[in-house]
Amino acid sequence: MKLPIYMDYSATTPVDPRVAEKMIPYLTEKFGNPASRSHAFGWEADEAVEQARAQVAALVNADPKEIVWTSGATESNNLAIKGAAHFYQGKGKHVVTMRIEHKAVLDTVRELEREGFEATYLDPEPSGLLDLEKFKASLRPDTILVSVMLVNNEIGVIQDIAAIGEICREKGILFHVDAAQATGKVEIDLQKLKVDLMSFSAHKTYGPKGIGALYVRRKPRVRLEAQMHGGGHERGMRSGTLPTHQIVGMGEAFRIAREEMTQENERVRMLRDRLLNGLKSMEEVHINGDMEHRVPHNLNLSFNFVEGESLIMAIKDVAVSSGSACTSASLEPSYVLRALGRSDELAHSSIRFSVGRFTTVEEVDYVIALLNDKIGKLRELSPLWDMYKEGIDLNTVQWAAH
Ligand SMILES: Cc1ncc(COP(=O)(O)O)c(C=O)c1O
Ligand code: FES
Repeated sequence: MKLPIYMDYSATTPVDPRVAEKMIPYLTEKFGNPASRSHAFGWEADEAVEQARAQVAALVNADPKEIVWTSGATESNNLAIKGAAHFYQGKGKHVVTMRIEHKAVLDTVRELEREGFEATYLDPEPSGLLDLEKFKASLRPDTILVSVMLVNNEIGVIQDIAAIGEICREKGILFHVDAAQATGKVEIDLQKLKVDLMSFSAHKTYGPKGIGALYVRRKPRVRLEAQMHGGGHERGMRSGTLPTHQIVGMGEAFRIAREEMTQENERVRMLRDRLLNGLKSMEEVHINGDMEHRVPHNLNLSFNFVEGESLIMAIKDVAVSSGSACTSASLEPSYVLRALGRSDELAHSSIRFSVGRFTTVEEVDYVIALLNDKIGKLRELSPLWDMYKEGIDLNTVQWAAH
């Protein structure tokens, strides 16, 4: 077994070798510009782009004409939210989203607020799920757009997009869904779902980084104000020469996802559950987020009485993500875990494990043994752990001011 072990598939995935192989000819001999309509080099590239568009559309049961290429889910979220808000601002200026959205949604909505829009940020239930009654109550006559993610990147919780979509459609409100973490893990049927805009990224689903797509519904038709101006590519919605090799990679990655999703999810769930069982036998291990409505590859745990920073250092041969502030650019512990009502202490001691296509049972067992050992040792050094073991109620202890 090779170290370090990768268990951070929600951050990004390796490019599947089958995907890389499909991309290479478009970096070498098939280098044409898909917008060149007058010669064979252009036609060849255009054909590859359209095949990939059909592959992406097929995974989510959409029409290929509804797929717009972007540089990733960040750009898709920007285009969807700003593009729709700007186009439809004559109808109203209110936007609804959730506090646990990815920054690419939250910061875009904040930007709209700076422009004069109003926004409501809904808190999830402690499970991470959106309460539909609270959601309905947040809608106003001037609400023009709702943005709720399908799968949360930190806790893997799956929102009830079908129900939210019904409510939005009934009220004539546009519905955007960030599905960056969902492709290849959750069935998505855009013929059935009442979703108007949906963001995708290739690199979370074994495709290359720097390529994504936005689904823009045609029936009923959704319009967007372009955020990138230029040659009028992608039906005027997103100008810029298309990166053929990246697009081909995303198409192949999504084709594989469609074909292998069912079996892969079964295998990955088995690995995740094995990991959970091996870790939850320790005391004071808390699961963050609902386990039932959750993608099969994600596990987010808080190890009480262990400082996140020390734990990450102690398991540095294992690549995972931490909810502690010291491992991120921000100074706050995970805002997602805080929104679930977790204390700062538990948010600090949280770790996101995400397994995937190339994870092995051997790796899972190694991580279980390593964590049991390291957490035991770290707790031995913790005076709080001693007090807890002695049965002292820590809430009654008078702490020195500092
Ligand atoms: C839920 C979610 N939305 C958006 C993004 C951003 O995607 P991209 O890296 O393609 O810009 C990510 C990736 O971190 C994500 O997890
Ligand atoms: S563990 Fe380092 S900031 Fe919380």
